[in-house]
Amino acid sequence: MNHLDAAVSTTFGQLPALLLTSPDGAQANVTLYGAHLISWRGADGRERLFCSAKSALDGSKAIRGGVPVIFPQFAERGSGMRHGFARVSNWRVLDQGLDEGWAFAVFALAPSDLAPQHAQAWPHAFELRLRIAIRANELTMAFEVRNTGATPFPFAAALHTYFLVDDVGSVRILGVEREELAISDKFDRVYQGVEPRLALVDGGVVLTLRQDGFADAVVWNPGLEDAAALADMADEEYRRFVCIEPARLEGLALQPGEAWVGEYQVS
Ligand SMILES: O=P(O)(O)OC[C@H]1O[C@@H](O)[C@H](O)[C@@H](O)[C@@H]1O
Repeated sequence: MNHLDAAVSTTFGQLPALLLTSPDGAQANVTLYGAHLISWRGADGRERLFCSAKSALDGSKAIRGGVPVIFPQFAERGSGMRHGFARVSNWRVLDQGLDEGWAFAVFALAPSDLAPQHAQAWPHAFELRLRIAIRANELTMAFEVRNTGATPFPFAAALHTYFLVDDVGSVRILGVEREELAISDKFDRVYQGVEPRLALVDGGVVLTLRQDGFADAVVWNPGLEDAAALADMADEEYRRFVCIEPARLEGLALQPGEAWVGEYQVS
């Protein structure tokens, strides 16, 4: 396998995407809209990410599933658009290829890439970079926020990961609470200052989630009632995923010339 096969242009729905394939057979599909990882299969062939059958896939609305990139605002914690503009903007591919058996790609977003209304609503000079790499049954993501301007700005960031599960009612999440966490219905909780290593247990499958730079985590599932109210989710689909999101909900403003990096690893 050569470097050219490691990252191939494709589409997902109507969206341009990049398909990453590592020499050992792991695969990931990332749309340029949102630099959104929408599918990740390990070398074992198993899909790890949920994507709703009713998700918009034409750039009219954020994708419901995969790993939405949340920036510069988390949910409605601010006066800007819900969960920020990064997930609804078209990113550029900066780099792609193979690195010691890892298939990788780096995506970038700067103010000149934004729709005018987003650039006007958040008038800061910044550059975002998201590096996604896969090998064997492992995924790494590194999210960098750089202040390229002359004034500081505050921001929030998260990788809003929708993990595909057999049945949300039987999963256990370790590391966010004192006891293991089980979810039976609607659940939406923010954990500030979490352990850097969490685990998702889904029957016999255990995923280890490591985060560095992201101090917080959010666990979310809409439950039956809220899922039914979401136009881009089928009523029963809430059973097939749980969101565990490495997040930076608060923090010091980013100074001119400085960068913040959040790393995330799933294996
Ligand atoms: O529907 P959205 O904008 O993708 O948000 C989904 C959920 O995202 C989670 O991160 C929030 O904690 C929830 O409150 C929110 O409902």
